[in-house]
Amino acid sequence: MIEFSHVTKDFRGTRALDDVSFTVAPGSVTGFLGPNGAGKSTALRVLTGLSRPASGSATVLGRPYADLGCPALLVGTLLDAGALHPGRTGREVLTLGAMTLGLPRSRVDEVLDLVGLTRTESRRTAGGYSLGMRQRLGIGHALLGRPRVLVLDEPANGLDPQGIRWMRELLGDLAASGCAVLLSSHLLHEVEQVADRIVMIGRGRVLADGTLDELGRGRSLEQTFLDLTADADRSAA
Ligand SMILES: Nc1ncnc2c1ncn2[C@@H]1O[C@H](COP(=O)(O)OP(=O)(O)OP(=O)(O)O)[C@@H](O)[C@H]1O
Repeated sequence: MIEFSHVTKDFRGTRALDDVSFTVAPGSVTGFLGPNGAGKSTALRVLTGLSRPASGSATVLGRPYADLGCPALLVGTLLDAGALHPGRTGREVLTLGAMTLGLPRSRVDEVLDLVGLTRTESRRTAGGYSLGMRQRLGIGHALLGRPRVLVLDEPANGLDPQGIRWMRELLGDLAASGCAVLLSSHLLHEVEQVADRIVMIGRGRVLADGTLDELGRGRSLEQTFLDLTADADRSAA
């Protein structure tokens, strides 16, 4: 379970998050949508303890991320697939992660199979990976500890059509097994396929929070997105 409660965050005069409150329940995929600069990454950074809110609180499984003890066993995160060490092989990245979490090395091969990286690919350095391969490796790293909560920032970027279908099925399976998934993305069609709830933000404020049916009322997710963000821009003008 993820809970944002009245979170506000400023950067030198810019209000990046403005009284943001929403929850993500176990067994669900929540799509976290908003235009460029809306505050999605900032919210995910606050959630994972990388950034401190000016006020309000963000908790995972009832506690701030930093108080979780060994958070990566409970919360899988992929915030920047480009942040992988370019000189390490995919296998080394996962092995180091597994060792840090006290997991058996056999978990590395399980995760490679789960994310569809071959043994040959796993022996290449991550610096030579395509964006899609980096995303798969980053998702694998997030899943090492079999977390109950998954926080993914733009995980579908760079994935080919097979990769996108794979991710859709993976997230659906994880939610079906009780995982709470928060997924930020600009790929509205994909989010429409995989998410059962949507939280939309614009200019740091929650614009909508509900199921696709509740938000759309017959409109596509894209049209709902365009309508709500245009309304937010008009109110701010
Ligand atoms: N480190 C920072 N210093 C100053 N301003 C920042 C910083 N990080 C984010 N911001 C500002 O906060 C606001 C929200 O940015 P954020 O990156 O969270 O948006 P986003 O919804 O993730 O955007 P995108 O879809 O483009 O990734 C923007 O106005 C951005 O310029």
